[in-house]
Amino acid sequence: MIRAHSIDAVRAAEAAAMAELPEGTLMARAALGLAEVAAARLSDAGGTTVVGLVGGGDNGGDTLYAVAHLAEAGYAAAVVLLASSGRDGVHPAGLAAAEAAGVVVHVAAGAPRDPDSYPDSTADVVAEADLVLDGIAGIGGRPGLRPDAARLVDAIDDDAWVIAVDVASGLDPAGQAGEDDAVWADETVTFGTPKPAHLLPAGEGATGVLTVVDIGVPFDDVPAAVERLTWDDVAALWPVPRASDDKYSRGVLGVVAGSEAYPGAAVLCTTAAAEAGVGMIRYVGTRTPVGLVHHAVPEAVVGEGRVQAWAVGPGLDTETDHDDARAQLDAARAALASDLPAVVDAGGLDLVNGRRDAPTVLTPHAGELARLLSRLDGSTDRTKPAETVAAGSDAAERPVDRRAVTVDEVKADPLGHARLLADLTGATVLLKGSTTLVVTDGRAVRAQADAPTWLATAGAGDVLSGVIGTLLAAGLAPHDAASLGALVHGVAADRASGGGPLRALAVAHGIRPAVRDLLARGRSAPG
Ligand SMILES: NC(=O)C1=CN([C@@H]2O[C@H](COP(=O)(O)OP(=O)(O)OC[C@H]3O[C@@H](n4cnc5c(N)ncnc54)[C@H](OP(=O)(O)O)[C@@H]3O)[C@@H](O)[C@H]2O)[C@@H](O)CC1
Ligand SMILES: Nc1ncnc2c1ncn2[C@@H]1O[C@H](COP(=O)(O)OP(=O)(O)O)[C@@H](O)[C@H]1O
Ligand SMILES: [K+]
Repeated sequence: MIRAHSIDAVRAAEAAAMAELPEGTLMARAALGLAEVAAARLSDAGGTTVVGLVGGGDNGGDTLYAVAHLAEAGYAAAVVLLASSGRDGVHPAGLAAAEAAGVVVHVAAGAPRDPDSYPDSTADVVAEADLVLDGIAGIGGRPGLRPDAARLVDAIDDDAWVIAVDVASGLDPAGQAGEDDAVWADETVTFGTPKPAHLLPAGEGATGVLTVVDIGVPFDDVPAAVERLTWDDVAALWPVPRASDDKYSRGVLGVVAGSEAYPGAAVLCTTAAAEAGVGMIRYVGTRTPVGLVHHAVPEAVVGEGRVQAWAVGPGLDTETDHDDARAQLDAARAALASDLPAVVDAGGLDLVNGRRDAPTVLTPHAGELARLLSRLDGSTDRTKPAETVAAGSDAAERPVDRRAVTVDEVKADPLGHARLLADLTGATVLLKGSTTLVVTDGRAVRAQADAPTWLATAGAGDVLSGVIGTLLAAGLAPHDAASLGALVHGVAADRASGGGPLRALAVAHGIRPAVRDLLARGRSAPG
């Protein structure tokens, strides 16, 4: 498991460690680790020139010392001090070490906030670098880049290797605010532990490859803010049948999915459950999907009966008034009203009206989350004044405080909105995307990024429901079922894609070999 810690927790742990150590020890360790990574990258690429961008905080201090090490190792080394920091505004001992090592020091001229006032040539210095160290800001950074920093970042050559020191500058270190205006790093070298921005959707793209340097600050006993399951976690969590098991004890999954309008969803969901090794599937649907499921998943039993968990909603048509479909919708509502674990997706989300007492995983994409929050009145945003809009024909008499949540708002703050739905429903919320978030009240958020972008294809979500349903039926808690399901779904997709196009059915068929190999990996892992 990869664990990231909140900025407050990092500062507290570092302060506690510093209290026991001579001043500057942690920065010296950070800078040495950073310089070693940078030297390895330069050597791999045959590069000779390194430039550090230096801001006024300790992140700039790390960078000054690291560039000093690289100059001592024989690289052509320079630093550009930001106009807003200047010679007097950067880490003094770091600057002295850099100068003593022969680093060429440039100070960017001009007013920090006025791009028209930049007459100097420091951008040309940056453009010459084979490797750039971004030491503008780290965990003390605010989202976005000031113009004096943005100008230098824009000058970086496309072929240069960009290492963000600790956190890519311009990111919100806590990973909440967006990343439009950040350094887009090839690699981030962070110290002690990952930070939330490294794992969350708002920061992950700008972070690049993440390398963690040990600076001797222990984090094992510090509660994480964000977690990510890795391949090595699968064997410990995946339900493997024991000799005493039978198909019932392993877990029967009831699937209420597919419709005359969207029959394929039933095939994808049940196929995924069968591939994930469910004990048994009971399928509830209308004529066309029943025929398809019979054909594609002969293992499935059609009709209601005892189950250990439900998968409700993929391809479910909640608008229809066809008799057959009404019976299916009744089964879906009964499943949601039951005290059994359930994963609820797509059409099933339209049937969610609040809290369920049983273990529940809701799996919306951004659009479904916006719709659900608007309907459940989570739209009364706690941070903004609610707009008063008309409610029905007698609106003039009955104004209500209601503001629809938009998809753009969800995309701008996916974690905040997923948390809001988890608060409103008490459920585990899995928000789909290139980084999939799993939010459960009282647990560290899990952020899984295992899938290729090819997975953004119709039906992929139906497959995910089948996997998560299988894990719930086997008795996993919602937080683990959702995050483990997302991991295995992503790995299956990655293997089925092999770098090329993907269809959802291939992802479903990729689950069995993916789980087999992940379990084998666990058996061969040391310890
Ligand atoms: N704690 C420890 O023990 C250890 C800490 N370590 C290191 O210290 C780092 C934290 O250092 P920190 O607290 O000094 O803050 P830091 O990240 O340099 O940011 C402040 C500077 O950024 C600037 N700035 C901010 N936003 C900006 C923007 N949008 N655009 C442009 N500039 C912006 C801001 O400028 P200002 O706005 O104040 O003028 C100020 O100059 C941490 O990430 C790690 O690298 C390691 O040495 C290991 C031991
Ligand atoms: N850009 C992306 N990169 C990787 N995976 C993605 C991306 N966009 C979406 N996904 C994944 O693809 C799946 C799409 O599911 P969903 O939107 O429910 O599709 P459908 O409803 O058609 O089944 C989810 O697992 C989601 O996490
Ligand atoms: K940085």
